[in-house]
Amino acid sequence: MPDALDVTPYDALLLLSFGGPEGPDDVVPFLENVTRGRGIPTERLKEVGQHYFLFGGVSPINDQNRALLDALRKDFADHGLDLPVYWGNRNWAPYLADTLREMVADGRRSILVLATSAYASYSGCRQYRENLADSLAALEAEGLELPKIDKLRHYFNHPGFVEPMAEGVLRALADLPEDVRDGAHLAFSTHSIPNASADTSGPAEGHGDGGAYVEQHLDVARLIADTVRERTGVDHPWQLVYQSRSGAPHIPWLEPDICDHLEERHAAGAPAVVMAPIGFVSDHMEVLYDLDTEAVAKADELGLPVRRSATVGADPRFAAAIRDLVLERAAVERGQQVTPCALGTLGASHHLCPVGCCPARAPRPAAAGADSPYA
Ligand SMILES: CC1=C(CCC(=O)O)c2cc3nc(cc4[nH]c(cc5[nH]c(cc1n2)c(C)c5CCC(=O)O)c(CCC(=O)O)c4C)C(CCC(=O)O)=C3C
Ligand SMILES: [Fe+2]
Repeated sequence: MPDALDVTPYDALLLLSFGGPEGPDDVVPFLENVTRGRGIPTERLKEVGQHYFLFGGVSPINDQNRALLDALRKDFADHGLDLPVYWGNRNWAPYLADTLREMVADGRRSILVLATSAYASYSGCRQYRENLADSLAALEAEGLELPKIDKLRHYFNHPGFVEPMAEGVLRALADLPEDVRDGAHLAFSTHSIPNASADTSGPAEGHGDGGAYVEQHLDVARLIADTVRERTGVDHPWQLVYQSRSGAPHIPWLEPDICDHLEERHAAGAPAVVMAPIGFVSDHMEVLYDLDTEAVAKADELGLPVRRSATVGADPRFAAAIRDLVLERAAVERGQQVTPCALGTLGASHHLCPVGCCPARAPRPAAAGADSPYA
C-alpha cells in the first residue's frame, strides 16, 4: 500500500520568493537587484523607491514569508509529514544561491520549489526558473554536487488558494455600508505585464489573446464571483483589472489600470467597489501601495466607497494546499496515478513547464522545466 505521507524522491521544500528591503539602506540596492538589465525607466525606479520609503524602507514581504514558513512547518508537523522547509529569495537576503548552498551542505539532493507566484507568466514563472539556473551555475562553479530541482505546478485554481480569497471578498463586502453593499462591483486585480508577455504566457499551444496569464486569472475571478453569488444570493458585476504597471509608456501593457477602472465605474454609477488582489499571494508592497494607498486615494477623491479584500498570506488552508501539492507531485514522480485537485474550467496545470513556456525576450537558461540544462 502506498504511504500517504511518502515524499520520495524529495528531501526538502524550498520556498522561493521575490524578496524585499528591510530598511531604508536596502531600498536602492534591492531595486538594483530587481532591475538589473531590465530597462526600467529611472523615473519609475525613483517613484517605486518612494513607495518603499513611505513605509520606512521596509517591505512587508519578508515577514509574510516568515509567517508562511511557520505555517508550512506547523502544517507538515501536524500531519506527520517529514520534510524540511527552506527559504530563499530572488532579489534580497536570504538569497536563493546562499540557501541552495546551505541545502547542499545539509545533504539535500532532491528539492521541490514552491514559488510565491500562483500563475503562469515570464515574471511569475520562467524568471524564477532562470534564477534557479543562475544559482545552480554558481554552485557548479564552486565544484558542488548539484541537487535535482523541480517546481510545484501553478496553484491558482487549488481550493486552498481560491477559498480563502473568496471568503476575503465576502468579508470585504460585509464591511461596506449596507446601502451600497449589494450594488458593489468586484475588481479582481493582478500585476499588469506587457501584452507581449501575456500573449506568450503558458505552454506554446495556448499562446495568443493574453495567453495562460489572463485565462488563469479569469478562471479564478469567475470562481470567486460564483462563490459570492452562491453565499449571498447577489450577482455582483465583476471585471479583471491591472495594477503596478512599469515599463516605457509606448509599450502596451495589460489594461485597464485599477485607478482608471475606479473612475470609469464611478462615472457609470457603481455605488461601491471591492478590490480583490487575486494576482498576489500576500499583502506585499504592490498591495500596500498600489491598492491600499494609491487606489484608495483615488476612490476617496471620487467619493466612491471601496474595500480591499485579503490575500491568502499564511492561511492554514493555503499551507494545507501546499502539503497536498507536494504529496501529489511526489506521487507523480514515483509514477503513481493521482487525481490532481483543481477548481474551475482549466484543470490542473502541467507539472513540468514545456519547452517554449513563458519565453523570455532574450533566451537564458532556466532550471526545473523541460528545457533545463540541469538534470
Ligand atoms: C507578474 C508579477 C508579479 C506577481 C508574481 C510574483 O509575485 O512574482 C510581481 C510581483 C512582485 N513585484 C515586486 C516588486 C517589483 N516588481 C518590479 C517590476 C516588475 N514586476 C513585473 C511583474 C510582476 N511582479 C514586471 C513585468 C515588472 C517590470 C520589469 C521586469 O520585467 O522585471 C519592480 C521594479 C520597479 C517597478 O517597475 O515597479 C519591483 C520593485 C514584488 C515585491 C514587493 C515587495 O517588495 O513587497 C513582488 C512580489
Ligand atoms: Fe513586480
